[in-house]
Amino acid sequence: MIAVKDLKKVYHQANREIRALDGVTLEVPDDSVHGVIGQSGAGKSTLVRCLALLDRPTSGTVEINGVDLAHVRSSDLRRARRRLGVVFQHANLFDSRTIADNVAYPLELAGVERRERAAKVTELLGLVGLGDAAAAHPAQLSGGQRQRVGIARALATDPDVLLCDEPTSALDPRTTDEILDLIADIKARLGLAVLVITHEMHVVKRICDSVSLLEAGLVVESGPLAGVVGRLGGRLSEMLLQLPPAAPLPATLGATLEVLDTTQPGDTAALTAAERHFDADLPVLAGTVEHLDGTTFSRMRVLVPPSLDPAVVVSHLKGLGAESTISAPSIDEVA
Ligand SMILES: Nc1ncnc2c1ncn2[C@@H]1O[C@H](COP(=O)(O)OP(=O)(O)OP(=O)(O)O)[C@@H](O)[C@H]1O
Repeated sequence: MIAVKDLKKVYHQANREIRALDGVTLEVPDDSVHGVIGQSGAGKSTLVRCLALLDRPTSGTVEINGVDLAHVRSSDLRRARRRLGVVFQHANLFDSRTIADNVAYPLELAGVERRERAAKVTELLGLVGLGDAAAAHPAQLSGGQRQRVGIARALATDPDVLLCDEPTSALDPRTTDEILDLIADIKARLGLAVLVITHEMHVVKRICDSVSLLEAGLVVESGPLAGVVGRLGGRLSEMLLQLPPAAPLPATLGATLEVLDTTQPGDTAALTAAERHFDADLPVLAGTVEHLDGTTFSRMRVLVPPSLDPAVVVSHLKGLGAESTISAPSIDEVA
């Protein structure tokens, strides 16, 4: 379990205060993956550095299973770091060492004796699907395989939590999915609390149980995946269920609605039912469907013909279980 409370990191630069983290609070239970997403400059790297004990926070706590690691004495830092496995964007392997020796490195630092090290390395390489690559060197491996080595190395000291900093940003889409599935599999097998820093919505959708949006050093939205996606108009909902930008429509065509439908698809879907009720077409101008956490989310931009009052359609859709709002202004209103 990771519990971050009111974490602050202030940098001072030429008489200027930079509040890279301005009071971040979040929790990651065991056996779950929490995603932190944010744009460049939001504070993601600072958060990882503070959590990985590579940098000291200005204030706040970072508890791993109830023990605050943010304030351990410098002499205890190395031991405290063993409780955290860290996976970076690039595995940064030693080119001159074999794969087995790369994975063994943290065990050497921890003073684990040779035979125990060898057994642990064999177990870890098996866990990440590289059982037959022990004697190879990093240059002989693909990017995805190198990242598997990075994950095995992060797990070498039996950490309580796994921190992943943009773990798939340097990989192609197929390899990305393989690595994400491996992280999810390891989480389930070892019951780890996993925190993934990413700017990719795909990562959140594929493996995260919960997610936080970081902005200017603050968590501005957070919650279980299905909860944040189902919040019509929410920032995370819009990011995770993206629609293309709307071209303004002439007002004569009608009004547009943003609809979020979580009733299951099929002929009972709210939109189809509303079309029947009003005996009118409600054309979908843009739409996206995601299956997340056992729920199907359909976000649509829908045209309401001038013959219907959009507010009445909104209210009817609500009765059918779909949230909606009157959205884009028509071109006449813009003018
Ligand atoms: N060592 C430092 N000294 C001064 N300012 C810093 C330092 N490190 C980060 N910052 C500032 O803190 C803020 C957060 O930076 P950070 O690198 O954590 O963001 P990020 O979300 O990781 O961005 P990116 O995705 O581009 O890496 C930025 O305004 C950055 O300029």
